[in-house]
Amino acid sequence: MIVGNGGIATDLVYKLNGIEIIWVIRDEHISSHFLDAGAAEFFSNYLNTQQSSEKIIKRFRYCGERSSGAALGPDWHCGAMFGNHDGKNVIIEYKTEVKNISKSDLVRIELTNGKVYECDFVISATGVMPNNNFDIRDGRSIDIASDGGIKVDWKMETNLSDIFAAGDVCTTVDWNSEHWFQMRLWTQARQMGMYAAKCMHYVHIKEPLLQDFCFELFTHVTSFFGFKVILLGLYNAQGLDKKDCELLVRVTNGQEYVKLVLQNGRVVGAILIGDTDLEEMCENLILNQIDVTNLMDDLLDPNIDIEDYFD
Ligand SMILES: NC(=O)c1ccc[n+]([C@@H]2O[C@H](COP(=O)([O-])OP(=O)(O)OC[C@H]3O[C@@H](n4cnc5c(N)ncnc54)[C@H](O)[C@@H]3O)[C@@H](O)[C@H]2O)c1
Repeated sequence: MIVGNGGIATDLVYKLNGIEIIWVIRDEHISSHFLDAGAAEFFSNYLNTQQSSEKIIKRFRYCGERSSGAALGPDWHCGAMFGNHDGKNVIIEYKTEVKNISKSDLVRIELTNGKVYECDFVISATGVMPNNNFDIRDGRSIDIASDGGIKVDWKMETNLSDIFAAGDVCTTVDWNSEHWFQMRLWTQARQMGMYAAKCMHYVHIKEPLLQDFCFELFTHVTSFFGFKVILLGLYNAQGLDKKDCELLVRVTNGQEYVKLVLQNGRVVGAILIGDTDLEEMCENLILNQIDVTNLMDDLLDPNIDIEDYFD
C-alpha cells in the first residue's frame, strides 16, 4: 500500500513492478500535489505500465553509495524495483485516508471509506513538515509562520539578525516574486541553500545584494510515468482568482499534454508533459509578459512554429 499523492508516491507507483499496489489518496485525482485533473487523466493509462528499460540520461547522475554529500535529487531511486507478483495491478482508493493500522502476519489497514486491506508493507509518503523545535541559548525566539516554517525575508534572514534559514524548514514571507512561489521541493531547497550562503556573505561584507534570479520564475522539472514533466510559473493558477484565468490546452494521447494558464491575455504558467519543446517559449512569455490575446489560436497550433514568431 502506498499512502500519499506527491512526488514519492507517484514515482513509486511507476517504478514498482511485479506487485499489486493499493494507492491511497485524499484527493479526487492522482498526483494532485503537482498536476491538475487533466494531466492526471493523461497519466491514467500508464498506471499499470511495466517499466522496461531506463531512457538514456544525458546528465550527471548522483550516487549515494560511495560518498555522502548533496541530496540525490532525481536519482533517489535507481531503475525499476520488482516484486514477485505476476504483472502489475494498481488499485486507487480516492478521497480517503488511513484510519487504523495493525500488524499480524500481514499489515491490516482500515481506511476512512470503510474498506479494509491486508498487505505486506505500507509506504507512507505524505510530505514534509518543517522541524522548528529548537531553542536559542539566549532565550530569543524565532518567528514561525502558520505552516510551521521559520519565517525568512528575501535575504533568507530570520527575524533574528545573522540567523538564516533555507529549504524545507523555512517559509518565505513577503517575497515579491510574481511568477514564483514556495513549494517544499529538493530543487528549491538546493537553490535556497546556495542563495542563503551568498546572502550571509554579502551581509557580512556589508555590500548590497540582489535577489537571485532563480526566484523569478517557479520551475520544476521531473518525470512521471516515463514522461518528462515541466512546471513553470503559476502552472495551476496558484494564488490567482480562477475567474480571471483562461486555459489553453493541447493533448495528444500517449504523447503530450500542454496547458498554458493566461491572465489578462498574458501567459502566467504552464504544464508541459512529454517532449513538447515549448519550455523556452513559455519561459520567455511568462517573464516578458507579452500580450498574446491575438495569438491565442496559433499559440498551441502544432503546425505553426511559434518560437520563430517570437524570434
Ligand atoms: N529527489 C526527488 O526527485 C524527489 C522525488 C520525490 C520527492 N522528493 C522530495 O521528498 C519530499 C517528500 O515527498 P512526498 O512525496 O512525501 O511529499 P509531497 O509534498 O510531494 O506530497 C505529499 C502528499 O501527501 C498527501 N498527504 C499529506 N498528509 C496526508 C495524509 N495524512 N494522508 C494521505 N495523504 C496525505 C498530500 O496531500 C500530498 O499529496 C518532498 O520534499 C519532495 O520534494 C524528491
